[in-house]
Amino acid sequence: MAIEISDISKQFGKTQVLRGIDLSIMDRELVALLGPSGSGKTTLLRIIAGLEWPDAGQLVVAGEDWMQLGAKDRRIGFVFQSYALFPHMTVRENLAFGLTVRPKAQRPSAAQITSRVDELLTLLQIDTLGERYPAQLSGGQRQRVALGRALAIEPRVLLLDEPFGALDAAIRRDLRRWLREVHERTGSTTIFVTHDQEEAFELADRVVVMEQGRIAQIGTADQIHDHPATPFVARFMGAVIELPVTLRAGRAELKGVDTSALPRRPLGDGPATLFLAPDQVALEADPASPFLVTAVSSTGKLLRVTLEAPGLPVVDLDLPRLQARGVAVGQNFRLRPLAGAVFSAPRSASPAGLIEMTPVKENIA
Ligand SMILES: Nc1ncnc2c1ncn2[C@@H]1O[C@H](COP(=O)(O)OP(=O)(O)OP(=O)(O)O)[C@@H](O)[C@H]1O
Repeated sequence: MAIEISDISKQFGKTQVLRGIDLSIMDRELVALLGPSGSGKTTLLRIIAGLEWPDAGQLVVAGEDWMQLGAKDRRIGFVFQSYALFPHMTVRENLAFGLTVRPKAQRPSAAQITSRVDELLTLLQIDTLGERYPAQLSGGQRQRVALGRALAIEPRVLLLDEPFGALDAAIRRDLRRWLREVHERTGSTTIFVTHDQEEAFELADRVVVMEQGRIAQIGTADQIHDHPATPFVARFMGAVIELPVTLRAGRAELKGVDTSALPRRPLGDGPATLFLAPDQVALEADPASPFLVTAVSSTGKLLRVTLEAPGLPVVDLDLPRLQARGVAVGQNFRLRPLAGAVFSAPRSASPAGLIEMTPVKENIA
């Protein structure tokens, strides 16, 4: 089912939670809504589900106006972070529930329901757990059942709100892979909410990055990672080091920073900000560089190297141990970014020292 969302806005009291969301999702696509807490992800999902109504905007699914349809007529599978299983029902009964409560005319026969539940138990790889109660399941197993319950009704659209949020990292990874397979086998159009980048990029065909009720960027993992559309997206993707640079002939220039590994971009000359991720910068010994190592500490796998240069923000890098060999406090190093983004920056320092920037389309990857 293709989903067309146009100009959807939503306000709760005085808080504008969604500000004109436009989003087209293709039939059978798997899309992640990614963004910080409070950016409006869940609200958008609930509007698609019919659990919330927008103040303005359109929602058309497979050519049908869903603003005219109540939640129960939308045939949606919804999975929440909290498993929401019925505790007094077995796994089988939980899976069958959505079918047994259908109006008589649409209800499959008992035999059909049994066979559908059998199918789901196999698909979910929980064949042996059918007679157990939710309390007798692990978190990962419960979440599979919750997903199975959502899939039982053969939903036209599957919506998941932080479905693996409460599980530990290893189980999350397993379930992700498994969800991707389930998605491909069932062919449903799927939207899931997460604030975990890795989860979004690993699972989704396209990721929608949300910021304060707006879409900041839509794209594949590579597009968003390599070409963040705004400073917000760059920061959100982990490029938390911000250095004031001067753009000349498409190249960011700053004493002590060698940007030759970054491609030139067709940006106008002038002041700009270079955004770098702490693990995307190499160090080269250079006594003439203003960047002085002031601290080195271990974070386990990586070494955290702190550098300071007069008049610049403190730079914390995370280097693989091997790469950081020979890096010691009191030495000067040149920064050599391997990736980064640049945004032209007509800077006007606010009293808090924040920098206001006008995002430009092009940036360095
Ligand atoms: N029913 C409600 N009444 C009032 N305010 C609400 C309601 N639901 C959500 N909000 C507010 O709307 C904003 C967006 O909430 P939403 O849950 O959509 O964000 P989110 O991006 O999903 O965040 P999170 O990752 O924390 O779940 C928040 O400021 C929240 O407090």
